[in-house]
Amino acid sequence: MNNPSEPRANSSQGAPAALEVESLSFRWGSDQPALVFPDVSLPRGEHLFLHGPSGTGKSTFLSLLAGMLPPATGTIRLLGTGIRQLSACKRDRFRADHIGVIFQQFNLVPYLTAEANVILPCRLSSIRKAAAEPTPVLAARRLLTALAIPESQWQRKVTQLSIGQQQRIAAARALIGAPEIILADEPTSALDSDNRDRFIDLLLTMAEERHTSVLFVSHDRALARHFHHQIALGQVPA
Ligand SMILES: Nc1ncnc2c1ncn2[C@@H]1O[C@H](COP(=O)(O)OP(=O)(O)OP(=O)(O)O)[C@@H](O)[C@H]1O
Repeated sequence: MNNPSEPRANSSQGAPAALEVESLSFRWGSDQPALVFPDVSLPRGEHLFLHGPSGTGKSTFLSLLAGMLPPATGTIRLLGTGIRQLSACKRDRFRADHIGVIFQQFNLVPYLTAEANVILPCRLSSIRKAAAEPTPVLAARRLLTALAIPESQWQRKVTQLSIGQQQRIAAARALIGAPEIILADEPTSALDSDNRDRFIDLLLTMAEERHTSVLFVSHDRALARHFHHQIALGQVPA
C-alpha cells in the first residue's frame, strides 16, 4: 500500500479544498436508520479511495456530494462552494461545469451514440467545451481510443454496446473537458483486468496533468494502492 492515510487538511496555499464534508448524515425515510458519513477534506489534485461493505452508503455518499440528495445534517463544500446553498438551477450548472460523475448504473442516454454520450457534458457546459481540446469531437475520440473502444462502435447507440463498453463510455463522459472533481461509483465493476488497469491509468494520469481530484468508490480493496488516501464506510446500519 502506498502510504495510505486519511485525507489531510487542505494545505495548498489557501486554495479551497476540492471537497470538504463535515458532520454529514442522511436518512432515506423517517423509518430508516441514519447513514452517518466521515468528515473529509480532500485537497485539489489528490485522490481518495472509498470502500466499505455493501449497504454502508457509498452510493448515497456520492449522490450527496454531487448535490443530488439533500443531507439531513452537515455541510458539503466543493471547490469552496456550499453545494446545497445553490438554487437547483445553479447546482445543476455547477455540477455540469466542475464535476464528472461515473454512476454505478452508468446513466447513459440510450438513444445517443457512444460518441454523442461522451460529448454531452460539452453541450451542457461551455467550460467543459472550452477545455475539451482541440475540439469536443476530437477529445471524445481520443478518450474512446485510450479506453480501447473500437472505432467501429463510436457511432452505435450505447444500448448496442456491451456492458463493459458502456461503462467505459460513462468513464469517458466523466473525463471529457477535465472537470476539477471526478466522482466515480464502482467505475471498473464491469471491466476485465486489462480494461480496468487502462482506465485507472488514464484517470490518474489525467488527474495528475489537470490537477483533478478523484473520489473513487470500489469494493476491490486491491485498487486502493493506486490512490493517495483511503477511507472506509463503517457498519451497515441496523
Ligand atoms: N433509493 C433508495 N430508497 C431507499 N433506500 C435506499 C435507496 N438507495 C439506497 N437505499 C438504502 O441506503 C442504504 C445504503 O445504500 P447505498 O446504495 O448507498 O450503499 P452502498 O454502500 O453503495 O451499497 P453497494 O456497495 O451494494 O452499492 C441501504 O440500506 C439501501 O437500502
